[in-house]
Order: sequence, then structure tokens, then C-alpha cells
Amino acid sequence: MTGGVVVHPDADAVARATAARLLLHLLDTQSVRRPAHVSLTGGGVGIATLAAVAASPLRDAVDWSGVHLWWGDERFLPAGHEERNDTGARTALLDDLPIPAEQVHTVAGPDEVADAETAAARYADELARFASPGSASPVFDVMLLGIGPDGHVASLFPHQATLDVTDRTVVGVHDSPKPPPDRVSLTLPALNHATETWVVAAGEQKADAVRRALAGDDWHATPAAALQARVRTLWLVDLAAAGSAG
Ligand SMILES: O=C(O)[C@H](O)[C@@H](O)[C@H](O)[C@H](O)COP(=O)(O)O
Repeated sequence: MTGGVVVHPDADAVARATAARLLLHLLDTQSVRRPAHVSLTGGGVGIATLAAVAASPLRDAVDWSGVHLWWGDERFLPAGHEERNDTGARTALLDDLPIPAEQVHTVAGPDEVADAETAAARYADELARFASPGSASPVFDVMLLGIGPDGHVASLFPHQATLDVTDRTVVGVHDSPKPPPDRVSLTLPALNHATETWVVAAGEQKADAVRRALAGDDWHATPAAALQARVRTLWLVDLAAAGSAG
């Protein structure tokens, strides 16, 4: 397992460089095996990265029919709601991408299921359909994640019981300190079932969380400290999030 921190000048550079990294990574992956599984994230830099993928000349070099897209977490809101992570992704990129609809694996919302637990169970079933041998989910080629100022990743928030769930790949989340309160999230074992994890972060308000995660803080206090991809965990940050601002 290796890791590293790549520091870019600003948020826009983080998004553009991460988009280029993702597209090249997909091209490399597709030269040896398919399909590729990529897990997306909501959040400012996460969605800006998808917009940068849409704008990249490399975008059409990828064979999107060989890519499956997932989400590390979703806000438990009806399909099409503007605050859903997948809505942001559709607007930024997916509406315009030649990817088969059945390879875009979204989380059910309250328009489809009664509660976040049911949505989580349904998403776990979907992950299981594509599971690598002997496991409950595919190995994600790239797990893209943002980080909150409190150190949360996906919808795993500090000191919540969901952090200790290891017998499932997906959980319902309630009382999220970041709105909306109800969410669905991959658990830590599922997030770490990834070849590469890339945490994107920009802005001074992320600097303390990034520092604590990299210092190996107690992951109940800083969930991002628990991230450990199989091959490489990369931190793609701007100067401010690296704690080097001004
Ligand atoms: O639903 C969400 O909001 C997320 O998936 C969440 O984990 C996000 O990635 C971080 O909170 C960072 O978000 P920002 O980049 O907007 O701060």
C-alpha cells in the first residue's frame, strides 16, 4: 500500500488534474481488463471534477460502455432532487456521456423506498451482483471521495455508529450534521474495497481535517483516517487544504 499527497494551486486545478488522472487511469485500466468500476462523490470538488471530465479532450478516448459508475454515498432525497449527488453528477457529466444507463448505479430515494435502510439494502444487492470473487462488492478501480471539515468521508460522520459497521457494504445514515439528515453510505470495508482511493479537497476549512487524517488520527474522530485502498491512497488537495495558504 502506498499513498501520497499531490498539492495543486487551487480548487480548479485540483478538479482539472483529478479529471485528467481519472481519464488516463481508465484508459490504462481498459487496456488490461474490463469493466472498470468507479465510485463517485458529491461535494464541491467532486462535482467540479466531473465537469472537468466533461470538458476534457480525453473524455472520448475512454470506452464508457466498459465503465460502471457507483456512489460512495447519496443523500436520501427523491430522484431528480437538485441536492442529490447523482443529480449533480448528471448535470456536470452523465447526461452527456455515452454510458449505458444500467451501468450508472444510483441509490434509491424516498420516491422509491420507505427509508434509508431499505435503500441501503437495495444498493448492497446491486453491489453484490457485481462482486469480485469471495466478496460483497466489486473492487473499485477508483474510489473518489471528498472530505468534510469534520473529517467525514462519504456519509460516515465522526462518532456515529455507522463507522463500526463491518457486516454490510451499505448503511442508512440519520442525523447527519451536514444536510440533509437522512443519507445512504458505503461502510468503511466497502469504501476500502478499492484499488485506488483519491480524496479531493480544497479550501482552508479542510486543512485541519486533512492534517488529522494524514497524521493517523483516531478514525472515530476523523473518519477519513480510516481510508486505506489496496494499492494507493492519494490526497489531491489545493494549497489551502494542504495548510500552506497565504
Ligand atoms: O453528500 C455529500 O456531501 C458527500 O458525498 C460528502 O462526503 C462530500 O464529499 C464532503 O462533504 C465534501 O464536500 P464539499 O467538497 O462540498 O465540502
